[in-house]
Amino acid sequence: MKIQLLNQQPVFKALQDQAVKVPHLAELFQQNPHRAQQMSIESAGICLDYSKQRVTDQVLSELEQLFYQVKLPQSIAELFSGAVVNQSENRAALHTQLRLPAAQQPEAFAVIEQALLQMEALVDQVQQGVWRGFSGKRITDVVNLGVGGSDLGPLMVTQALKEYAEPQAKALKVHFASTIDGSQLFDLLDHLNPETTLFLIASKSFTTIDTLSNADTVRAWLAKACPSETLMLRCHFVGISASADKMQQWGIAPENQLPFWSWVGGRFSLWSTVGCAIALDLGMGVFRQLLAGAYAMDEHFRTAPPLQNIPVMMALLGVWNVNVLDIRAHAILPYDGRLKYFPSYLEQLEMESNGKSVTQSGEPINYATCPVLWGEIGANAQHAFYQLLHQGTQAVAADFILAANRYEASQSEAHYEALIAQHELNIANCLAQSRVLALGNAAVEPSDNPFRHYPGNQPSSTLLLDRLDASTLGGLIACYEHKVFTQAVIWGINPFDQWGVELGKQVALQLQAVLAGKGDTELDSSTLHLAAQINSKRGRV
Ligand SMILES: O=P(O)(O)OC[C@H]1O[C@H](O)[C@H](O)[C@@H](O)[C@@H]1O
Repeated sequence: MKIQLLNQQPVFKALQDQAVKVPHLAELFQQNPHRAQQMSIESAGICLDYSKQRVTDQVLSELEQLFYQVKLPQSIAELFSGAVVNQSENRAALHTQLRLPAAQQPEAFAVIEQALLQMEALVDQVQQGVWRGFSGKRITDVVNLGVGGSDLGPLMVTQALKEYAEPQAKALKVHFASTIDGSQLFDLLDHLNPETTLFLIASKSFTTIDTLSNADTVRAWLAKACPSETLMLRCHFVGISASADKMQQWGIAPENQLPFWSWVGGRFSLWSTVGCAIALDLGMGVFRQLLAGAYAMDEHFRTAPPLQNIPVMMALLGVWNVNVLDIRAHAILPYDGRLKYFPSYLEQLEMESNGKSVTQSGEPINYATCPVLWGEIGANAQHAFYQLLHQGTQAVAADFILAANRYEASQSEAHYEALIAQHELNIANCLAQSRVLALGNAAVEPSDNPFRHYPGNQPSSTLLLDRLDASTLGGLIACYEHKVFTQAVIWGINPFDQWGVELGKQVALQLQAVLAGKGDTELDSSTLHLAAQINSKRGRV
């Protein structure tokens, strides 16, 4: 199938013509005092305020036309229907099916609830102390071994929702180890007890060397303490994968295998049994609320008209920034310490999905796709990279993420009043920064001092949550997933494959052989020289 390119869409030229006509954000706000009321959308406890984006009514109407010209309604319907939307791998991408309430699941997807119930039973056994280590002691620590989509989602969610942990989950400590160099394990194994630690090996493919090398290290560590291999495998390892065969080969006991399916993309998998670490750390109830929050956003995405649709608007504004205003950098700025790992999660979701330069059907693209996306807790980043946002030469778009409510006043602890005051301070900083980015000096006063000149006109959106909880976090994640999909359709690319990461894996194998003195030496001189230097520094000439 020939994909129509974005710059061949009839409305694209009209959009480009608008670029020079849009006034500075300061002027846009002056022209229309109701801009913010008109440019905000609310659904499922999340409000998107996009009034600080450099758009006019004309631009919005053309972006709406673009939505229909690229046939997004059909694409969205296809995504939800299980059509093959990932053509290079000939697969559906049915992460939305995972959060459909059980009562609405068709028979063909009964496996989803079955897998969740299996996971729930396992979580229960561990949390209640029924599941025991090889010596009969109860499990105190769980380590999730995974990387990329098998790590970032659960890591981010557990960090974000710690305060909502159900009572039975509180006794358990959940850790994450992902790095191929074993650094995290090195620290963890130092203080963990092999008798009371359970390892989750999470890997969709169960072939990822990063995860399997961590699993092998742990296996060696446990084998030293545990008298029986069968006991060790039965009491200390759970496998989470779409490949039952590979789990079996590694030695995961059949009853310890949590399945998911090839039609769940790795970076969209936290809703599947990959969420086991979430359920262990926070409770199954919290995990189900996360699913429910995502489902509410799925419904909003599926049914709301484009200009009242939060993920669609985020996508259209992103395309406007990247392809018309030529803004190739996007900062994710949560004003909430609990969302520490949210930017890294989105780095994978957005850049691995849409960092592509060929269409779904393999033709080259001659326009920009995914911007460079990075981020940090906003208030901390103010003391780090905001200088560039305010006065650098690089145009940057930004998402500010903020929860209106934090630290419930009903809490009677003495320090809560002080914490509520801190939250107020945090809100003030968030609002101040998006205001200064948009308006520049016009936010306060003009200045002749070049060092105090703030040009402004850096576009941003603010995602305001009623409060950060399992439901709104589920919705927020789903929102970005759908934004990514919508943009992929507009750009004509496949957001569900990741061929770009394969070559590096292949070359790493070559390099392993070279380092061991076995490989052929037909390498570039830089790599060869580095390898020789490394071997020499390690006394392995
Ligand atoms: O879950 P796994 O199969 O172990 O994959 C883990 C990760 O590694 C791969 O290289 C991909 O780039 C990611 O999309 C994936 O999430």
